[in-house]
Amino acid sequence: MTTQTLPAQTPTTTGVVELSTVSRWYGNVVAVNDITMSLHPGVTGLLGPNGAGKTTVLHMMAGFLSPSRGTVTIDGKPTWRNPAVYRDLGLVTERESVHGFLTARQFVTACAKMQKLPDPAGAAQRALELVEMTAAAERRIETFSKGMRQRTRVAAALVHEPRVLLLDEPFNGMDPRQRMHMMELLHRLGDNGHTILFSSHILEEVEQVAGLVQVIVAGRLAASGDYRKIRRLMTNRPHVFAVRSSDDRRLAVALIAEKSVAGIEIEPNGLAVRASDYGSFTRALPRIALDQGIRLRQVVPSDESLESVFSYLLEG
Ligand SMILES: Nc1ncnc2c1ncn2[C@@H]1O[C@H](COP(=O)(O)OP(=O)(O)OP(=O)(O)O)[C@@H](O)[C@H]1O
Repeated sequence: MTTQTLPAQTPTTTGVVELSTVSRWYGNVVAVNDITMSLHPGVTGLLGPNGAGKTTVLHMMAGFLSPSRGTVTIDGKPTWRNPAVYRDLGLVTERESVHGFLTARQFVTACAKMQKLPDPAGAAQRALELVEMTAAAERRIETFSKGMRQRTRVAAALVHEPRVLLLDEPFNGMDPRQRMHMMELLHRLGDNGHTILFSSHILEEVEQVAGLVQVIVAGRLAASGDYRKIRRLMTNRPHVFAVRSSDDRRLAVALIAEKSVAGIEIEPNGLAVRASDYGSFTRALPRIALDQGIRLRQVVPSDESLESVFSYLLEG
């Protein structure tokens, strides 16, 4: 298995966060396999399907988990069992574990006290301002929308003004408006010089926020670089389309001559067409059908799931 590592856009200088040949296993399960990556100020997306190892990577960065092999450092200092480093990072976990009866201000202030900050109330106020939650700060968290709860959790993670912010699937369960709001917030923090890493299994989500993307699949770094290059890697690749038409057999015969078609199978419910190039095939198909007087009823890429895209990236 080879990894398609794209020429990263990041400078070659040492990153704020560095993973060097990091692996992590749980018993027989290898969750993270020999990952080396650098994070720099700005927003980076950690993209991967479920179970890829994203949470494990974030938890090792945050010092919650020890690497089984390799090192995870922030500014050159190992994160594992290093409380001094925790002052410089904030983690927003995937699962919520916040008492709903607290107001946003009480919760963020409690976090400031836990960090032993000299002025917890002032720090909470600044963090709530940053995430634009001051207007609702006296309301109980259980009355909030998902987006408001997430922003409150971000405020809590930022209350001690860390330079590094890690977020595990921060957009999960949000509606489009809440998602937009969270994206603006991450953009703003990135522009302010924070080093931000957020995980997601949705490419569209990642490319709207992050300039750089690290793709992990089955515990390995499958690709890294500018999101446009990642997208190109994903689209300029073989695709299988499920095609139904008014005359599948005749369409199959006509498609055999098309150079972007690598293979066709006639199935009970239509054709499975393997196209060597997504763009050329989707342009050629309507033309061929029209020439043949065949009506297209359905054209669906049947392997659009991220899993298949990722396995392609890993096949190299
Ligand atoms: N405590 C654990 N014990 C055993 N296996 C674990 C443990 N935590 C994670 N794993 C396994 O390690 C692999 C990576 O899990 P991880 O949670 O890091 O992935 P993920 O990309 O965050 O996925 P998801 O988005 O589904 O949480 C998975 O196969 C998972 O089942």
